Amino acid sequence: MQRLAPALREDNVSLDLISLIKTILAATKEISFRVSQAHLGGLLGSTLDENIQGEVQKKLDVVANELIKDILLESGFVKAISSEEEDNSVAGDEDGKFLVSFDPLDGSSNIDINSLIGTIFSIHEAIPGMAADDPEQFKQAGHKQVCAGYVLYGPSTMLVMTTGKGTHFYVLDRTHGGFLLVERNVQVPQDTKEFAVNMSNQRFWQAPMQNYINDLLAGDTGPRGKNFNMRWIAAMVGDIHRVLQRGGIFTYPADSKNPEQPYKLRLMYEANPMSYLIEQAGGLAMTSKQRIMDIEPESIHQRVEVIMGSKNEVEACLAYYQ
Ligand SMILES: O=P(O)(O)OC[C@H]1O[C@](O)(COP(=O)(O)O)[C@@H](O)[C@@H]1O
Ligand SMILES: [Mg+2]
Ligand SMILES: [Mg+2]
Repeated sequence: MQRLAPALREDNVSLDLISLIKTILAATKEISFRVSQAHLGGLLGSTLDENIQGEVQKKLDVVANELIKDILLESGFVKAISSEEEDNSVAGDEDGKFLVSFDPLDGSSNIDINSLIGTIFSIHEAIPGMAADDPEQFKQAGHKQVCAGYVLYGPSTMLVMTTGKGTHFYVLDRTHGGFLLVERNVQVPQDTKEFAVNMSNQRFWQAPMQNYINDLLAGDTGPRGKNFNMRWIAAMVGDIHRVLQRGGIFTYPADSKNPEQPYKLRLMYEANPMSYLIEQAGGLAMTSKQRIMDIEPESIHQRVEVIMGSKNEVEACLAYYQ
């Protein structure tokens, strides 16, 4: 099995970007270890703090954030970072070539139940002439990402990453301490019989999503003429990993639970990187109105509606909005 760096060189990834990716992965290897020892090391449970989004921070959210932030800011490769757990973007090296956005731990509610969690990251090129402490530089659409990926802390620690030459799977080999390529050019099946949505929000959705899901639930006696299965891991990394492996549609639609906040998932460090991975694997990643990666970001913690996965199923869902 091929090691990470040669696999990236085969995709003509620049040495600078390879170095940055290896830096991020060094932090995720440490997070993988801390996650495995969290119960023994007193790292389960919450801190007394909230992040800027009003969510209680788990101890592991904070530890993971510090590990990634410190290693990136010391690396010299990075001009600035933005993170779910940081109120504002944080300046790095003025000469740094890249901007990194990340969700240090996705699926935080799974931490204390020893269930799936992961780290999501998105890399853009820094804009020459803009200062490292200028938050405006993060306002770049998802189609300008040069790399996106996640590390899933599951039974195996897996890296799923794209640099624009397909989406590839790697597994952390603990015998030598590096990631090995296990599957190149993963393809999301175009059709599916599986959907992922938090059904407890059903009464708060808009009519098109209510109608779409009702038709899936009607199974082979309904207009879709086939039975659908449902899965919900409550960690986007886990749900998207399943979709990449065997197809499916994943959605976090608009809801009216809190009218101030119609969407849940964050554009910069959840929706955009996952969209890049899904599109590079032949899937579709949309809101009900447009391609996610074409959204021009307005702020680093912006939230967005998400409908992604198997191409034909995403199109079937979007038809309900027309
Ligand atoms: O609480 P719900 O509705 O199940 O939401 C689950 C969703 O929230 C998230 O956990 C949000 O991510 P964080 O854990 O990083 O805040 C997604 O990963 C997941 O898809
Ligand atoms: Mg998240
Ligand atoms: Mg998180």
